[in-house]
Amino acid sequence: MPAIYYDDSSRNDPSSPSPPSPLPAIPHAHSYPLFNNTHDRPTTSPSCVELPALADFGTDGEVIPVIDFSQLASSEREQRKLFHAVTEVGFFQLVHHPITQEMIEGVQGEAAAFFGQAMGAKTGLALSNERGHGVRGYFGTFSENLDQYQQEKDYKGDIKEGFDLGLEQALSDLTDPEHNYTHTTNDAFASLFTCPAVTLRLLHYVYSTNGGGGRAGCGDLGVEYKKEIACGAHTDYGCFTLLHQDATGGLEVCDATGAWREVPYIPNAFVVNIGDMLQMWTGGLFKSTVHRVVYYREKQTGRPKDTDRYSIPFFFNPSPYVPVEALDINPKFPLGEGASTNTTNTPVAAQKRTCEEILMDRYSKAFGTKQGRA
Ligand SMILES: O=C(O)CCC(=O)C(=O)O
Ligand SMILES: [Fe+2]
Repeated sequence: MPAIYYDDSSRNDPSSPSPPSPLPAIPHAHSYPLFNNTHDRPTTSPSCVELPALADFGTDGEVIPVIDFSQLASSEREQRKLFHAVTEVGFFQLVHHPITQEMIEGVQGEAAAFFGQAMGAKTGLALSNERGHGVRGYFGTFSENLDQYQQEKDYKGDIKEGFDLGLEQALSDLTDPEHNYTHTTNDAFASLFTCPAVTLRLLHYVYSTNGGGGRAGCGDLGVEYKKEIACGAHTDYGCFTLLHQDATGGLEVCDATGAWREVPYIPNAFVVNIGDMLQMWTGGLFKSTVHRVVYYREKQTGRPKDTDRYSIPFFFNPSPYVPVEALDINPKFPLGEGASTNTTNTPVAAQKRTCEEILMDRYSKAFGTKQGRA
């Protein structure tokens, strides 16, 4: 049974990059090269990247734009707002979409039932990688480390446990037919997004307290966890992500000034964000933005301290074997005129890799090296 371990050996390696400056000095995602990791962080910002002014961060007074799905086909205003969201903010919330609250609650219930099982039952379905199908299975607390920029000292990894349903080429074949939610989601979104591959993930942030002074603890696991960071600061790997967070909240986005901005919980809304692959593919036109999850603040949410958090991300991508290279569609930075969005002076177009290679590279970095996957 392939156990998943978090490998923190590189963090103790003196040759690793020196720790970054403390929060909130984290640079915006735009100032990082694409597909970077903690070991090849840039020392300079790419000159071709323009950071949005704070005033541009949102419309209608919203920090994170709220887009009305039901208006998108007919309203130019909504379309403009969406364009602003994907090119300037990298994040938006989608409301009035066809996924019902009942379906969302159904999946949350399934997630709670799955994660509520004895550990043995969960590790019996441990994560494995099947070529062409991505990663499927369970991973435990601290297995994934999304603290991509090493913002956190002595970080053990994210406190979430998760279940990946793998990368499916056929949208209609995502899960068991009984799982109405994913099928309806596919039908609803397939008409809007023609992505051939989607990965559904269930996440459970283990917030059961063990007297850690109001901070998250993992008493059940015998590990005291005193960090307020539940999922480290990172950018997403793929094209774009649709995520349902629950009322616990805690998702935050890094704005152009380096300040963390809350993505407020809107009942039934999906949070949508652009990933690095789409940023690269659009020659930097679409923005992939740094985000993280913080342990919820009781005062803000009014929820009891030890309420666990369930989130349901869908990761949308092209087919695994599709080669991904930058397209010359960014009027600000046409390719060939210093358009590279990385700092290595390698033209973006020369970074041609398949979707699967890009995703697996990032995946294995986030999970460390001891997971026994190819
Ligand atoms: O759980 C969340 O709200 C965010 C998770 C996330 O950012 C991710 O899995 O990439
Ligand atoms: Fe993410």
